[in-house]
Amino acid sequence: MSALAHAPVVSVAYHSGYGHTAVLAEAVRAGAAEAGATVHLIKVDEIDDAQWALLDASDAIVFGSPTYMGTASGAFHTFAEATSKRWFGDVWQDKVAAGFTNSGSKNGDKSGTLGFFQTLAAQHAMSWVNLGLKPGWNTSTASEHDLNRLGFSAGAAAQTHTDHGVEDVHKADIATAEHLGRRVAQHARVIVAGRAALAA
Ligand SMILES: Cc1cc2nc3c(=O)[nH]c(=O)nc-3n(C[C@H](O)[C@H](O)[C@H](O)COP(=O)(O)O)c2cc1C
Repeated sequence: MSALAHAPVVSVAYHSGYGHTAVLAEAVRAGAAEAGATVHLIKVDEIDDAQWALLDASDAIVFGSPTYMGTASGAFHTFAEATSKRWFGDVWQDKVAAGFTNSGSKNGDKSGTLGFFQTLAAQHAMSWVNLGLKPGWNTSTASEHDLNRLGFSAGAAAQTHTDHGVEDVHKADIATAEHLGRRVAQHARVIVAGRAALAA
């Protein structure tokens, strides 16, 4: 790697109404950190100017939200609308993007949330990184403890019963979110190193 390349900076920009999605955010953070990234966890419903600056300076932004009514939460949508200030100036262009969500039902229309994240990333001309895992738990010998047990491709998807606490977020879903964090950090590292090499 060129001496000019820095450790990739990954921000996790998320909302969690009742704490379940926050568990996944922490898992993405852990995975990205394990892969060598500097990671910032940012609650989008409390975001301040310094955190907006952290997002602007990040190599990758991972979007996270519970699925409410088949899409991201209202708080996340408020944040997404506020990113239009970045859109005007192409501030987030070519950053790596990815996403994760939790919902109460196994399917729960989580694709609506992940699809919204993909569109948001595309509007900013970011580069979407998918989950990169084959679906788990889909043969007679498979198990609910498989990575990507819910079989989503666009991002990390989790399911937690709505009457269960944050301690019951499924271990396989946490491991799947950790995988996404590692994958995002690895992609960001390649891009950071490539830019440094081109600039050298
Ligand atoms: C307003 C609202 C809408 C919801 N809509 C859905 C939904 O469309 N699909 C689903 O499976 N669960 C739905 N749920 C359940 C949430 O997805 C679940 O409680 C949430 O993911 C928990 O994550 P959190 O603790 O991070 O908020 C909804 C919950 C609320 C409060």
